[in-house]
Amino acid sequence: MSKKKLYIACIGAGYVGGPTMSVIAKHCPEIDVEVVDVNKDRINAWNDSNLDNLPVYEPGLKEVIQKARGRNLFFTTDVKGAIERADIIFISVNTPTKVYGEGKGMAADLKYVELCTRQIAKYSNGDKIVVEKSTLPVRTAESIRRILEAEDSKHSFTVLSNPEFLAEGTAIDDLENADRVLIGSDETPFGLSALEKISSIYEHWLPKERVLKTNVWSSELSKLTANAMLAQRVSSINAISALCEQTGADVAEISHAIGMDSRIGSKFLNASVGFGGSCFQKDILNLTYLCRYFNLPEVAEYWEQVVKMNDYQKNRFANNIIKTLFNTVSGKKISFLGWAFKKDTNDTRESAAIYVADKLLQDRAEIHVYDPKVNSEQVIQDLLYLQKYRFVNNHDFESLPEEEVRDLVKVYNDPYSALKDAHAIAILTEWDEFKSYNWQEIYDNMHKPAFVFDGRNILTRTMMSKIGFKYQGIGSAEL
Ligand SMILES: NC(=O)C1=CN([C@@H]2O[C@H](COP(=O)(O)OP(=O)(O)OC[C@H]3O[C@@H](n4cnc5c(N)ncnc54)[C@H](O)[C@@H]3O)[C@@H](O)[C@H]2O)C=CC1
Ligand SMILES: O=C(O)[C@H]1O[C@H](OP(=O)(O)OP(=O)(O)OC[C@H]2O[C@@H](n3ccc(=O)[nH]c3=O)[C@H](O)[C@@H]2O)[C@H](O)[C@@H](O)[C@@H]1O
Repeated sequence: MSKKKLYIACIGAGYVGGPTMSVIAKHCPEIDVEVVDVNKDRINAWNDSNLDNLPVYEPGLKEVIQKARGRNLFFTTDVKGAIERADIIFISVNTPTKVYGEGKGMAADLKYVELCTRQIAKYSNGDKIVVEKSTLPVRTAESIRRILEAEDSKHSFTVLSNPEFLAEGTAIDDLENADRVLIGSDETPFGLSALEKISSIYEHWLPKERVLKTNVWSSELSKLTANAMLAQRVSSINAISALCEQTGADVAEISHAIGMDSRIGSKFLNASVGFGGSCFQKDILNLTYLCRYFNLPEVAEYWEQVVKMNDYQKNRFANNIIKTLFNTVSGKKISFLGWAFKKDTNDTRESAAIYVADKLLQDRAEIHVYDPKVNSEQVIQDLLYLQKYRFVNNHDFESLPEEEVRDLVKVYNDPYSALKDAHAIAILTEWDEFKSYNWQEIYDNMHKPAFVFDGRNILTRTMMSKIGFKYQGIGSAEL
């Protein structure tokens, strides 16, 4: 008898679901992988014959899609059908910070997870393995199990945790060469057998030793802890950057010096305008909320400080621009190089650029933006969204009417037009192309003094000063 074909469904075709399932499909041609989403436009974009229109920009993604799509990788809005066909269902939906009600501004909003769990319960026509791929508060698997069991007792559901550690901009490489894959299961025969099934998928391309097996709660909490520790390193070095600027020490030299200590390690020590991305802030706020829930206020405060330090860094950067430009940026042209939260992605969620622009708009600056992968409407929508849900940052900020935002913020397809006649340039993302611009030409076309605020330390003071710029990086100052 021939072996039954394995079917995987993944609910959520976003930055995680799309790339993760594509890599699984690429390496497991004998498994059919269906990625489903309620967002029709997103699914259409995943199915677009022009691979430049994929909804997620990631180096190497196009090639993977080209290989697997239509063979054993499918993108669809047919949630019901995908659940029916699947043996294994990954939940990879968004888990943003709640913007309403209990836990507003802190807790993870699990409404999308709950909704798709109910869909799984409703449409399942047999036993299913349900895998948490989304980042979730510790003990969520218990709630998922309870919902599944309450809605349907005819079928058995095994719930596992398999958090994702990819970083945007390097997602394909992170998936292809993962440091480790983490799978949490309970110790029942069903749990252990499901764990082996999921492990065998990853073993198609990763050595067995890299697949770590833990209990479900450790797996869920490892994900929040990993993000908290990574973000904490960035906030720690950013805190030191402020001290460097007052003392003549150089934060890059400090990072290098301490990073050579193998106990500290050299990664994640780049001082910056502040971390962004959809996860660091939300996951730490979620961790903080959980600690308060479990009556651990000191632990909550410890982690919350990482986010506060990040807010401080973004604010400090914006305030420094205002102060240096003679205490007002009103009516001045401030050009932004970069809007994405890091290079090599089109994702702008929680990007430091949004916060810096928001602060400068309070003073009615004109913001002129160039980012190689971000379009005009995204920039405007990011600013309007922040104005609507500004809880973590200053509550006393003014929300500008949409027409005024559209009037003050302009987005360009070409960097030189964005930079022409600027009073100051702020570098918000570390795109490589910024380094190779003709900085002499840019200087010649700017108002003088020509200020550059390098929020990513990608240019060098010596080169910029030689041209004539008034250059300020993060964590170093000419005293
Ligand atoms: N973005 C990243 O780099 C990483 C994200 N994560 C975690 O992975 C999860 C997903 O993140 P992203 O992919 O960035 O989110 P995303 O927002 O890009 O994608 C989520 C998708 O789920 C869809 N969706 C929501 N509810 C649905 C439902 N009931 N049925 C069908 N589709 C539904 C949405 O329409 C959306 O397209 C989050 O928990 C996040 O914390 C983990 C590691 C890395
Ligand atoms: O859960 C998630 O979403 C993911 O969050 C991060 O990945 P990501 O946010 O995509 O990108 P990072 O490379 O971690 O950068 C996050 C932010 O920190 C900033 N950063 C990073 C490193 C550094 O040294 N300095 C610094 O300012 C980046 O510019 C960026 O704004 C983690 O690195 C991933 O392991 C995790 O899976």
